[in-house]
Amino acid sequence: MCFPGVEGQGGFGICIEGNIASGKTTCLEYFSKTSNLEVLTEPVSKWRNIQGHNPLALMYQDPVRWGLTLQTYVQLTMLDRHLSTMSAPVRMMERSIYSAKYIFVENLYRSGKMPEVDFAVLSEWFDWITSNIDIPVDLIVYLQTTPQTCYERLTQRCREEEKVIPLEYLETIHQLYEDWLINQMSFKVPAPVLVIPANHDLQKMLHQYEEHRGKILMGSK
Ligand SMILES: Nc1ncnc2c1ncn2[C@@H]1O[C@H](COP(=O)(O)OP(=O)(O)O)[C@@H](O)[C@H]1O
Ligand SMILES: O=c1ccn([C@H]2C[C@H](O)[C@@H](COP(=O)(O)O)O2)c(=O)[nH]1
Repeated sequence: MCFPGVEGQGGFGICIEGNIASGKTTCLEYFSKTSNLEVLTEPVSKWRNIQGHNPLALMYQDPVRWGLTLQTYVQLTMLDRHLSTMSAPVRMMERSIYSAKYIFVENLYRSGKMPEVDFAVLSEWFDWITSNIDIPVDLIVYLQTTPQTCYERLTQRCREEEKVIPLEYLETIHQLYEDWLINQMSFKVPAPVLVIPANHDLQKMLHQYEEHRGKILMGSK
């Protein structure tokens, strides 16, 4: 069984990856003004409110109890994003079903905050999805930051659920991203990776996005 995704629709799919508060949404906002390009942000509002419940907040309060709940829903909503019908020939989306598994589920498990049975259930779901469904990713853009920069931006953004996040959490997420996308020694990387240094101020970042516009969108031509 194989279901067609964006590739089946003849489109070009770009995933913007990076640590929490690295600037992914800001990057997407910038590119959203480009014609013939659609932007899909992470479905965070769904993770904060499913039928009146807030699995994101619950996970930060008690990851052992709620990690599986959140990550099951993240996996579903990311799959839904990947498979949704394209409204333009190029799609730029925030994160992916891959980073949900390789970064966030992996972190919960390795840190002892996800019971082995929960990890096994999520892993079997993930393996089934990725071997039976075509998840279309043509390019990964990695916004590479230091954990300290993300900590400052996260503090400034002040999302209620994330007030409990310490710098050490961002350091761990950072290392998982580096091992996956830079050192390429942890998990299979599903597409070529373009690394953009992202510690700079907003003006310099927008300048860099303009410089990289060709490289990012080139593959779509
Ligand atoms: N280059 C930058 N310099 C300073 N602040 C930034 C920069 N990019 C984004 N921000 C701010 O940092 C916070 C997190 O950015 P955001 O784009 O929401 O990150 P992400 O989507 O990766 O979590 C927001 O308050 C945003 O306005
Ligand atoms: O699989 C996932 C993906 C994201 N999260 C958390 C991390 C953040 O608190 C929010 C959204 O991330 P941003 O980087 O600000 O977009 O969701 C998670 O726990 N699991």
